[in-house]
This record gives sequence, C-alpha cells and structure tokens, in this order.
Amino acid sequence: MIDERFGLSRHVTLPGPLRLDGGALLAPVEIAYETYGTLAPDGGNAVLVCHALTGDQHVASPHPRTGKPGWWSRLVGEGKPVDPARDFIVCANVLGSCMGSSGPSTINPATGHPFAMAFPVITIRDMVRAQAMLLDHLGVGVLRAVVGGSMGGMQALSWPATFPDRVRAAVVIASTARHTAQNIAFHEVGRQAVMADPKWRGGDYRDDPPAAGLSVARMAAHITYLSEAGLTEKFGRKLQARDAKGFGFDADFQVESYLRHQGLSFVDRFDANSYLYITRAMDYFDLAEEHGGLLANAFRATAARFCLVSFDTDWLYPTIESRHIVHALNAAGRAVSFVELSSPYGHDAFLLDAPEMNRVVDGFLKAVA
Ligand SMILES: CC(=O)SCCNC(=O)CCNC(=O)[C@H](O)C(C)(C)COP(=O)(O)OP(=O)(O)OC[C@H]1O[C@@H](n2cnc3c(N)ncnc32)[C@H](O)[C@@H]1OP(=O)(O)O
Ligand SMILES: N[C@@H](CCO)C(=O)O
Repeated sequence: MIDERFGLSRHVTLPGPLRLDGGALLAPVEIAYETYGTLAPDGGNAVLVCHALTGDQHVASPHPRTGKPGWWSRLVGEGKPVDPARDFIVCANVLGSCMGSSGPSTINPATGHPFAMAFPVITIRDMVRAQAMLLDHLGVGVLRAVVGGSMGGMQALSWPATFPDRVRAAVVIASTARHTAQNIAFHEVGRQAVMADPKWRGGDYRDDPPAAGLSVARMAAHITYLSEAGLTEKFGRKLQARDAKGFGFDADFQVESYLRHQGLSFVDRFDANSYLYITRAMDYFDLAEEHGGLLANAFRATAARFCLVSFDTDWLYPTIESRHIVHALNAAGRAVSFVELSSPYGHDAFLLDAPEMNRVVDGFLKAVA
C-alpha cells in the first residue's frame, strides 16, 4: 500500500520494452514521479496529473532545487480541487524530458554515453503509454481522472483515446487536439535557434550546452505563452534606468530584460535536446489523424466524461481549438462540460491564480467522484 500524504520524488526503472509510435523499442524505461495521498483499497481514487512542455513531476511539492512551490500547487494539494485527502495523485515526468525520466540525456546502455540525438523520436501517445506502465507498477487500474494543461491537456485527451477503459474522466485545460501550422512554425524557430548554436554539436554537447540558442528558443516561445494585453499591462514601453550612453542595443526596454531573464533562467533548468524532442512530439500530435482522420473516432470507444477549459486571451491554443474538441465529443456521444474563462494572461493563465478555473475543475471532479 502506498501511503504518502505529501509529495516525494521517486524514480523507477521499468524493464519495458515500450514500443514507440516511431517503431523503436525503448528498454529500460526510466520514470521519475511523485505521488500524494493514498490509493483506496478498491483502487478507484487515482488521479493522474500531466505536465506541460517544460514541467516536471513536482506538481504540488516544493521544487527540490529551487524551493519554489509545485507548479500547480494552486490546483493540487490539501483543500484544493485535486486533493490528496480524497485522491491518490500521480504526476510523472514525461518521456523525452530531463527531470529523471528516459530522454536524450539518459545514458544509453549500449554506449555508456547520453543518447543525445540517438534517442528515438517520441509522441504524446508514447508519453501516455509510459504513464500507463507506471500506473501498472503502482497497482492503479482505472483512473478516476486525468488532468492536464497545455501539453498536459494533450495527454489528458490522448488517455481515453489510447486506453478507453482505463479512465473515467478527463480535464483538458488550455489545450488542443492537434498542432496547427502556426504552432509548428513557432517550435521550428526555437529548434533552429538551438541547432544553429555552434555549441549544439549535433546534440553531443555534454557539459557545455547550447545555452545561447536554447535561451533564444525560450524567449520566442515565452511570447506565445503571454498576451499582448498582459505584456502591455506589465511592461508597456517602459524603459530601464538608462546610463549616460542612452540609445543602444542593451536591453533598454523592460520587456527585453524580462525576456532575456526568462531565456537565461530556462537554460539553468532545461536540457536543449529534450526541448527538441518534446516540441517535436507536440508538433506530431494530431488526435484525429491517429483515428482515421475524424476526431470523433478518438472518443467513440470510451465512456469517459470530459471537462474542457480555455482562456479568451490564449492565442497559442485559442478557444476555437477547444470548441473543435467539444464538437467531436458531441458527435461521439460523450458527456462534456466546456467553459471559456476570461483572463488577461494568455496561454500561461492556467499556471497562475485562476479561481474560476479551480471552481470549474472542483465542481467537475466532485460530480464524477
Ligand atoms: C506547465 C508545467 O507543467 S510547469 C512549467 C511551467 N513553468 C514555466 O513555464 C516557468 C516559466 N514561466 C513563467 O514564469 C510563467 O510566466 C508563469 C506563468 C509560470 C509565471 O508567471 P508570473 O508569476 O507572472 O511570473 P513572470 O512571468 O512575471 O516572471 C517573473 C520573473 O521575471 C522576472 N522579471 C520581471 N520583470 C523583469 C524585468 N523587467 N527584467 C528582468 N526580469 C524581470 C522576475 O524577477 C521573476 O524572476 P524569477 O522567476 O527568477 O523570480
Ligand atoms: N509555460 C509552460 C506551458 C507551455 O505550453 C511550459 O513551459 O511548460
């Protein structure tokens, strides 16, 4: 019996093999994860929380290195909508990432060196299959719910499509069922920034990463997580305190130094090759294409209930993408709740204080209890 009221970083090596969508077999499969709460004797209270592109398993406990609160501690924790007093909560670092699960920085048993670009290309569905292997290991059969935002929402959609009998409810926030040309275009700019950095060296950078390229990639991506109104409210055209030199190409505008800060701090916490692999997995995501070209087909085999939330200023995954999913769920005869929330903060609103989002998720999860 697993009995952890509070988050505890763990790591498991599963023998596998895991057959990936690209055809490769991954073995062993390393998974870093945290659990909170107690698995009920009937196993019926498990909730899987899925993280976004650069997230990790520390969803509700302080990050072990920075001490910052868990990235979704506003939604997950004692007295929150996902509550360890009621739920057995699992959050795992996704396949391809760099926080302890198998990815390009994992040591390749065949060479004794990091896989780097020899790591197989992965998909969102591969991430979900790895999570299913972890749940098997933890003795979890059917999930009470799977919950995720952004790329976490893609996993939450992929779960009932991939394992129709293993999930009773899915909460999909600020997400999409496919990457659009614009989404792919922004990711490609970031990947090219990484690959154009001479330090990238085809991925074999070891202890001297392509920091400049990764930082620029994050700066470009971060703009897509915000909104014009949010940036205007926070920075407008405000300048830094100028020195005697006046005009020039230092970070004169505050928004510039903010973006540079976001880029530099990202390099401290994320691996460049993982960035390539995970953005690629998101670009390949097209749930309709995986199901004969019709999104409704993805949901026909499941009896899961769905809750979708979008934000009106999210131009990365705008509300129209959520509506597209709602129409497909309706066509498949699935029960779905959908709400568009108002926020000035763009896509990343799901990570910020969002009382309305909490109320919606709380009400939905209580209804499917
Ligand atoms: C989704 C998952 O699964 S987890 C992964 C999610 N985490 C991330 O994406 C981390 C990076 N993203 C962010 O910080 C996102 O904006 C959010 C939504 C998570 C946080 O938003 P906010 O709390 O509004 O933080 P904000 O965007 O204002 O950034 C604050 C930082 O910018 C710095 N900053 C603010 N203004 C400036 C400026 N003019 N010049 C330089 N730095 C500045 C602050 O000092 C602060 O630095 P710190 O994070 O090192 O303490
Ligand atoms: N800002 C979040 C969401 C991006 O989709 C992240 O970096 O993971």
